[in-house]
Amino acid sequence: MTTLRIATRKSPLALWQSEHVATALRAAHPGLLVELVPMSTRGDEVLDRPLAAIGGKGLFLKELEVAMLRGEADCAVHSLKDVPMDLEPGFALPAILERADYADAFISNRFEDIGSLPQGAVVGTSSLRRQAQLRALRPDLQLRDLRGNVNTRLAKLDAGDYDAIVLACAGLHRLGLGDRIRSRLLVPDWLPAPAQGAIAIECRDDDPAIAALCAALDHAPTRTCVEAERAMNRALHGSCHVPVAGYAALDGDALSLHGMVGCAEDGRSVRAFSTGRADDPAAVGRDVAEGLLRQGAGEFLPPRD
Ligand SMILES: NCc1[nH]cc(CCC(=O)O)c1CC(=O)O
Repeated sequence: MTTLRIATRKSPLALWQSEHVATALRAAHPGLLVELVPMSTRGDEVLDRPLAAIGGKGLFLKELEVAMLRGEADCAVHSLKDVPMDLEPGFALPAILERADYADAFISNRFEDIGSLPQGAVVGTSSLRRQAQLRALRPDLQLRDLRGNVNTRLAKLDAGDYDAIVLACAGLHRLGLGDRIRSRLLVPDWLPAPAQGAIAIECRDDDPAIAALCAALDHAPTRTCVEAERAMNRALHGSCHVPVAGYAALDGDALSLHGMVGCAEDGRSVRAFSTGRADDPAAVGRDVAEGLLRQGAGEFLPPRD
């Protein structure tokens, strides 16, 4: 291979993340040439409906995977929280980079935090997980859909369409927009999406040379945590259609995981917490999923077929 080609979406955040991976790969492998192959995905093109309504898993992945199958790219960079629990056959995640800020951000031009919003304030988010948590805290709020890339969403806030919006801190920091964060929404009161803040590299599972190059960027503690979060989500059959939240943390050999499943319509939710060993994150994830299901999470999950 002469040049490692990274397939990427074209949003400013996706390009930043892919550039970040390219820089890290060049640093890890002096002499390696790395270039980006920007492309558009269905998740980027359909902007008039909430993602949960478009359907299909991996809305942001498909076109990038096709490029890898056709040999037009060697790997792809994703926000891990947008990657389905089960990858398409033939693909692997050889690297999960160190997690950045895991938290969601409360953003407003007039108010400091959720508690300061006036009665009936309008908050923008299309995420069922964020809607469920907002409803639980403040049943009076009016929740409105908000799609588009990070800059588009901030522009809609600034245009006065919303009193506040919720976005991931990680994306804002990466785009140099950290000063827009009015407050961070923190565990255990507020939970992020499973794997929020973590970047993953995807490649074909039949090319060990490429996988080995990418694996130099893997961050083992982050992988352990997101494996627990994703194992919980998998056990719940979670996707962007379901308000599932989770956050795992490591303390030496001890791995802890908070999980939540809720209802975006009325804010009801169940929560579970468990700890286990860092060498078996999937067991901790399944344990929390079982705790959630015992408390009735099934009511909030779509019917299984
Ligand atoms: N769903 C879109 C998406 N996917 C990843 C991020 C932010 C970066 C990250 O969480 O790693 C965002 C934007 C947001 O939720 O505000």
